[in-house]
Order: sequence, then structure tokens, then C-alpha cells
Amino acid sequence: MELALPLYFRSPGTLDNAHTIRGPAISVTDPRKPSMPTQCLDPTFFISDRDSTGGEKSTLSTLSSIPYHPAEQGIAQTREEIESTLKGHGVLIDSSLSFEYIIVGGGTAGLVVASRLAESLGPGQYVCVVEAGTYRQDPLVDVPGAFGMSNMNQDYDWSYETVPQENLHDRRIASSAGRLLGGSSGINFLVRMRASGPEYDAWNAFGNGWDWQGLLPYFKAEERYEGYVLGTDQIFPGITKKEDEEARLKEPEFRGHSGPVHSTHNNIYTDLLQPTIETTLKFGIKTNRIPGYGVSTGMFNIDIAVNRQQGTRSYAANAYLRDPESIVPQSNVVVLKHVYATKILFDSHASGQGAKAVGLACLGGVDWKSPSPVNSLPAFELKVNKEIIVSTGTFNTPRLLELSGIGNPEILSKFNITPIVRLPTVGENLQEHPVVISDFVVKDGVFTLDKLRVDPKYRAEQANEYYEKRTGAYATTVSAYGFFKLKNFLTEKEVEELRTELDKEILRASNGFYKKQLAIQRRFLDDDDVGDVELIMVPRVFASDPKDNTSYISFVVLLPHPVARGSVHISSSEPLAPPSIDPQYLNNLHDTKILTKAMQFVRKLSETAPLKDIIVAPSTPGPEVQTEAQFEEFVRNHLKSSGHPIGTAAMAPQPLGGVVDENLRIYGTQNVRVVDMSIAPLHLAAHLLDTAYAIGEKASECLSVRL
Ligand SMILES: Cc1cc2nc3c(=O)[nH]c(=O)nc-3n(C[C@H](O)[C@H](O)[C@H](O)COP(=O)(O)OP(=O)(O)OC[C@H]3O[C@@H](n4cnc5c(N)ncnc54)[C@H](O)[C@@H]3O)c2cc1C
Repeated sequence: MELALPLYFRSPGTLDNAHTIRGPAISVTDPRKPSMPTQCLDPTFFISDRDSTGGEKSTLSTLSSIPYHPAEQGIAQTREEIESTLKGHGVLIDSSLSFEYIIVGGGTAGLVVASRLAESLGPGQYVCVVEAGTYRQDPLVDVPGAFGMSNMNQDYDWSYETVPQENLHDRRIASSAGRLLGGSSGINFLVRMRASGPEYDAWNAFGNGWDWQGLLPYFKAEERYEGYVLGTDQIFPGITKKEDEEARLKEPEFRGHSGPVHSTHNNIYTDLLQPTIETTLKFGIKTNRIPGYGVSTGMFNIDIAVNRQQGTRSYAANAYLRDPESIVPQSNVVVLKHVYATKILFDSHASGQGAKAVGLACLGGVDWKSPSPVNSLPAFELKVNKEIIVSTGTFNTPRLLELSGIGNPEILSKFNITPIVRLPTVGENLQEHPVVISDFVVKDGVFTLDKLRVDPKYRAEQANEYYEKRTGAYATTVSAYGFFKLKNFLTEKEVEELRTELDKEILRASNGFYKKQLAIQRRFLDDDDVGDVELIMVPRVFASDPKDNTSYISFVVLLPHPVARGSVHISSSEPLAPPSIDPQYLNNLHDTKILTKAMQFVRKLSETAPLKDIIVAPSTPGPEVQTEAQFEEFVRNHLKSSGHPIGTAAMAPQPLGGVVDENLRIYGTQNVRVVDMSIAPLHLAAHLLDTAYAIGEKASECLSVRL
């Protein structure tokens, strides 16, 4: 039976009329699974006629091409709607009523703070969350197997680009950051992990008192660990039953079981896992049953942010807000969606202990795909009683601070912004993990997640399984992640050359903060508990334009501790103008050499049994890429952003170049804090989601409201 898309999926101009879907007719208000957004469950999402012809579209890209927005989500809020939301709380714009706290940015860390603050407020006291995006109950967010599909899509993502990168042949690099309620936790790859202990301890080298042991309770506070269905010893070669049992015994010390964000593991493992792990073991890269217990090196079965019972992404919006869909998600949290903060407003009469924030200037109703002129948008101001918490993420936080007059006076004066707080390092110290991806064609009959793309029957079965049980390939993401040392793939002479290279960078470092950071990174090179390179095995095509009926194995190489430091600054005083993002990728030999040699290592892995027994040929880069110079050229042409920027409002002493103190308060202000990944002073060998939640949890305590 062929079925046209239900009416509310239609979006003129975006949906090709010929693009119909096949499958059993299922009512969108199907009562069978009332606890779950029914839209997510409709198996017709996964079955398109284009796919069944074996055409170029994969199931997942079909998923991303469906304009799936319940009407209210796509519509920008008008001033009237914003006013009525506020009125519902007894708050009138322009009245003398004010919020106790305003959280700018309803993202990963921001929603933690909003939720925890709300727990401590009395009747009639409100936290206001101002979020530029909206709540998206949507398969591109909710379905775990759709990971990555919303990236660089303006409905979900700020979709930034860097300035041309000199060392990447002037390429501009696509740079994602979530623009929806839940922030980047709603568009990321659902990976959950913590860095190794010494890396958090290194933050304390900047005198802020933050370290691994101190952060552990906050990691536990955010986590609802659901455990394994299968024992890891049954899944990962190299892990014994005894190790598995010991890990379970240690769980109470390291795992949280009653926090809001779900954590579990995949239940489907492809034919690529065993050979990958057996091959990396041959290079001395051990398997690790307990990453997150203080040492996150080795290959491991990653935790994923999936609510196993519902089969959906667990993220800041649906974990920390009780009911993110309603206008009043939590009794004393007011969430303003589609509202963009343009400026923190300060009391011009305050003197003495620093600038005092009294409110926030906002624009409502921004249509991000084609923003109207600023003066035609509803503008309003919110008043704050206690504090403003800036949680707009590493790219947008320096933008908001600079637009508000907090930053380097030279940059501010270029855009005729009067400096309120002179902090020359706002927007500096940008650190980002560069990644390079390669993939290989695998032999026929080897089971990979490409089966969803190449096999319509399997796809239909999996869609039904997801609909019925919320399990199967659509509830599955990537499993095998690992961090390892340079010595695992380089000779001692090569490692020594890289140490020397880093020593030279330390001597060249232009300021004390950077010098100190590099000295720590130099120490990390000799610490077996801190990874120098990350390897992710993606069990499907990830780098190539896939061929029909062909399956792939992909490897992502990521550099956890780059030497490169970049910046993010405003490019205009016009509040909607995107910031100028300059990560300075590969501006040094150290980063270039490690990434190049790691790519060569991946090729070597592919030529080593048992991996080589399932591989037919390299696809991207192709077999013609052989020499170190050719691999380096490949890296320059293909390097991508990981979505892991940090550091633009670093937590460090002000004389050293810090923007916030150990309580995350911005120097020179009385009541403005930054709570997001921009406060991290030094990068981590980890994906950042859990750390962002932990920062939010700890910040809530800094605000003296809980524990
Ligand atoms: C594509 C991608 C994949 C990733 N994959 C993983 C992964 O699998 N695992 C992992 O651990 N980490 C991953 N990360 C990193 C991790 O998700 C982020 O580091 C973390 O979520 C950042 O949290 P945050 O609170 O700093 O910012 P965000 O979560 O990005 O929140 C910032 C919020 O502020 C809002 N905002 C910004 N400016 C304004 C303004 N002026 N007014 C109003 N609202 C505003 C934004 O819309 C957003 O909601 C990924 C990141 C990306 C981008």
C-alpha cells in the first residue's frame, strides 16, 4: 500500500511531491505507545520509494530529508506569544517584576542549571531560560540511529563556518552547534564519556580547585546508568568475565543511577567489531572495561545517551525539564523558545565591586533560515533580580559577551561598542578537536549498519522492530571508541621528534597561559593514562559517497590535545551576524604530523589481520594515497570539526588570561556567570557531553542552591 505523507509533514518548497512513502498505514495518533512521541514511531519514516529502488539515498538521509515539524515547531514566536507566555506566570514585560535568574541558552549545561536552581526557588520566584531554538520532538533528534543527520541543518544547528583556514588550503570548515532546546546534546552523536582523571586534575593547575575527584559526584549526579544487557566480556575481545564482574562491583563508586540523563550501551554489534578490536590489540591497544572510572585509554564499548525503555535520545531537554513540550515545563522555570539574547544590560550607576547586570535584551521570532531585519523583530527586555547565567556555548558565549561590552577594548571599539568590562581574553584560547575520517569497502556478506541502506527488506524489518519494541538497528549508534598513545603506532624516535616539536612550541608560546597549557600537554605525552589520539570505528560508510550494494567500515581519527589555539569574536555589532570563528587548524607541525601519521596507522590497521580479512580496499582515501606526503595532503583537504570547541571564556586567574573565576563568575562583574564548555581551560581526551552536564551540576552548587 502506498501512502502519501500525512498533511503535517508537508512543507511547501521542501518536499518533493513525488517523494511518497510506502508502508502500512499507521495513524499518527496511534494509541499503542502513548508514552512515546507517536511521530517517532511511524515506520513509514524509514521506508521511502527512493530507497526501495536501490537508489543513492540511504535510509538515514531519507529520514533527514523528511520535513518533519509539527506545525508549532517551525513557527517563530511573535511578541504576543512571548508576552502571553510570560503573563501566564504573572510576569509582564516592562513591569517591575523580575526573574531571580536568567539562563541565556537552554542547552546542555544551561538546562542543568535551570532545573537545579528551580528546585531551590520559593513560590512566585522564577528562573527564565532564553533559548534561540525550540523544542523538537522529531526523529532527527529522538531516533538514535539518525545520529549526525541534523548536523548543519538550520532547523537544529547554528551551522557556522570558520574563516578560511590557511593550512587547509583556505577551506572554511563547517562547525556545528545545537540550536534547539537541549542545545548540542540534541544533535550530537549520543556518546557519553569522561576524560581521564589527570586531565581534570590539570584544570586545577590554573588554581581553580576543579579536579577529577571533585567533579566525580557531579558526573554521578547527572547519570541514570541502565547497565548492559549483554556482558562486555561477551562483546569485546580482551575483556574477561572477571574484569566484567569487578567493574560491576565498582559501579556504586563511579556510576550514577538516579540522575536525569540515561546511559546505556548498544545491543547490536556488527561483524566489524571483533576484527577491529582484535587488530588494535595487536598494536598494544588494550580493551578497557571501565572508561569513566578515572582512566579512559584503551578501546571500549562506549556509553550512549539512550533511554532504553523508550528507545530514544536522552538529552538535556527531555531529561532535565519535566515536560519540555508544555509552556511551563517545571513549575518555576519559564522557557522562552525562539528568543535570541542580544545583550546583557548593566546598571549604569553601579560602582565598586564590578558591573551589575540588571536585565537582558532579546529579540523574539527570529526565522533563522531567512532572518528579517533586526528592527522588524519584536525586541524586549527581561529584568533580573539575582544573576544572569550565560550558557550559550563556546561559539556564542564570546559573541554575547562582546555584544554586551565585555571583552577586548580594541575589538569592541572596532564595532563602536562601549567597553563595560575590559577582559582582553574573551573569545581567545579556542581549542577544537580536529578529525579526519577514512573508510574502506568490506566484503559482501559482512554485516554492517550499511545494511539499512543497501537492503530494503532489512530496513523495513528494522523499522517495524523500532516501532514495536524500540530496539534494533534504529536504536543503535556507534560502539567502539578508543584513546591510545603515540607509542602504539610510532617508533620511539618518531615519538621523541614529536616531544621535541612540542618543546619548541612551548618556547614559542606567546603568553603565560598558553605556555602553561602546552607544558601540561607535554606531560600528557608521557602519561599512559592520557590518550594522544582517538580512534572511532563507525560500522557503516562515513567518508565516501557510498556505492549501491556496497558496505563499508569507517575510522575517525581525532586529535585530543591540539597545539593550535584559535579565537571567536564578533564580526559586526549587528546582533544576528555570525561570529568570526578561527580555530587555526594545523598551524603547527605537531598537530599536522600526529594526524597524518594516525591516518597512516589506520591504513596499516586495515592491512593487518583479522581486519584485513574482511576488507576489500580503501575507499577514502583511495589506494593511490600511499606516502606520508600524500596522507598529509589528504588531511589538509579533508580535516573536519568534531563539534568539540572549548576555552573561549576560560576558567583561570585573570592575570593569566582567565575570563571566569573558580565559581564561574566573569571577572569584573558582580552577577554574571558563564556555565558551558567555553569555561574549560584545557582540552580533554574525551567527547564533551558528560563534562558539560557535570559543569552544569557543579555550577548549580557554586550558586549555593543544592547539595
Ligand atoms: C555535531 C556534534 C556532535 C557531538 N557529538 C558528541 C557526542 O557524541 N558525545 C559527546 O560527549 N559530545 C559530543 N559533542 C559535544 C557536546 O555535545 C557539546 O560539547 C556540549 O553539548 C556543549 O554544551 P554547552 O552547554 O556548552 O552548549 P550547547 O549545548 O550547545 O548549548 C548552547 C545553547 O545556547 C543557545 N544559544 C546560543 N546563543 C544564544 C542566544 N544569543 N540567545 C539564546 N540562546 C542562545 C543555543 O541554541 C543552545 O541551545 C558534539 C557536538 C556537536 C556539535
